[in-house]
Amino acid sequence: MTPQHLDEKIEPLYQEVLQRNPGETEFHQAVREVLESLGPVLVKHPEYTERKIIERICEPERQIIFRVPWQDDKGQVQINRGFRVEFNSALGPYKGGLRFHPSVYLGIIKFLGFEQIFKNSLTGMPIGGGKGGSDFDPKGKSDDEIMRFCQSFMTELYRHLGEHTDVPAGDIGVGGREIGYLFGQYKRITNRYEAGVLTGKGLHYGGSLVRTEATGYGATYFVNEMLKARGESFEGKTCIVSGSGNVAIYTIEKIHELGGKCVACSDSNGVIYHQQGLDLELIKQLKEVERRRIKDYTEFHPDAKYVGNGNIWEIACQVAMPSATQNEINGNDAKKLINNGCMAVGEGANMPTTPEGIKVFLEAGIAYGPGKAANAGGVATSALEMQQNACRDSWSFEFTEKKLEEIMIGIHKACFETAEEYGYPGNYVVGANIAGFIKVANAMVAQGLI
Ligand SMILES: NC(=O)c1ccc[n+]([C@@H]2O[C@H](COP(=O)([O-])OP(=O)(O)OC[C@H]3O[C@@H](n4cnc5c(N)ncnc54)[C@H](O)[C@@H]3O)[C@@H](O)[C@H]2O)c1
Repeated sequence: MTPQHLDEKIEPLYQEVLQRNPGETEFHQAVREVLESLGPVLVKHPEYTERKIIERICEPERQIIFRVPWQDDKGQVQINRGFRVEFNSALGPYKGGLRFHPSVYLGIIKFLGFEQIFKNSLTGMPIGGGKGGSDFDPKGKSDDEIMRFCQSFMTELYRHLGEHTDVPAGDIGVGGREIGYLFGQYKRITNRYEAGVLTGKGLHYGGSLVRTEATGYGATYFVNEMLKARGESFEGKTCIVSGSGNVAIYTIEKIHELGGKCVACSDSNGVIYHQQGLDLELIKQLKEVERRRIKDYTEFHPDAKYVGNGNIWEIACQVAMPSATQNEINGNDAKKLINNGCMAVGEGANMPTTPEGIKVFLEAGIAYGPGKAANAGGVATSALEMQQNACRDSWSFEFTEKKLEEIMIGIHKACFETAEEYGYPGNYVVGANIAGFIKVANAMVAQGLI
């Protein structure tokens, strides 16, 4: 069902990636996962080998690392590190989010930027791949501190951005508030109201309806398509969603709309289990408005159970949608999910399943939708935001959501059909990697040796 090994022509290329990027384990993992799918592509396309497309695609076009000094509320000077990796612009301006989290280092940004190339290609929109962020920890910071940090971050980054050059968005730790501060500083420095330079903006200054919901809604549409392909639906299914941030919240919302029942979610401290179904309005209030911990859910629902440092994947479900962070499902977690009757996994988060976990899912033959396909609805809607900014228009919620749904159905179709064409029916990993890669590779061949 799956290659899970490197073709003999590709193995030396992977070894070179390891040597050239020492210590960047997440980047190695993301590269290996794509390269494992590409053996049969090189057989059909010898021009990719001649033009060294794989070697070029694994080397970012540009990597920017910078100092971000800022002052906290006590007047103390703080220093963080900022990153922007402009990975590949074959299909359009670099596009990808900014992550603010203490775990951020170059290897995390490069894994995210690398995946973004293929994800953006799958959307069918004209966007290249990039990613950025900082090791800044927004947890516990005041609004003023967040603003000062964002202003300092943008004071360096602005020179590398532009609506036709590089267009960042949000990711972990970067939501509407941060995008607002970043946009304000960009506008101030450049003296340009260039709405298309950032996406995820507020609705009153150039944002798009559905962008907030897009990644979660899109991931749920993708799982719905995988279920349909097996004659199934969300109706009556018990689901679990890890995380309780932007992606998790709107995944839960769409699951409920499609007739599923979501019984568990989490944050980095612990897990909430609520057998009768999660109270989403409460989660929105706790997380989006009051920025509290998920533990507080039990204050309002004493019949729910909170487990500090718990493992959400031990809870029985038919559909699991990891929506927190990378490598949150290991091989053992995957086995537990399968043994408890899980039939579909859709990744809202980026690379949430370890290679061992992926192997378990593929060998069990369940519907497994990898992040670069399943969570592409967020960046696709960012591209819709750019379209609206370019023609100074704003579309209705219904119109934009319809477009998102069509894009997700299209991504599912491309992955499904490509997997079949290359002899791995039902394997969305192979389908996503090959379909995403070929478009970028063809554009790189056409654009010459740059
Ligand atoms: N926001 C988007 O549009 C978008 C698009 C595609 C993919 N993603 C991916 O989705 C995932 C979630 O992003 P988000 O935008 O919802 O971020 P967010 O900051 O809104 O929420 C992140 C959630 O994950 C939890 N979390 C973070 N680190 C954790 C850890 N180490 N252990 C356990 N829980 C942890 C947090 O507590 C929070 O509930 C990330 O992998 C991100 O790259 C986001």
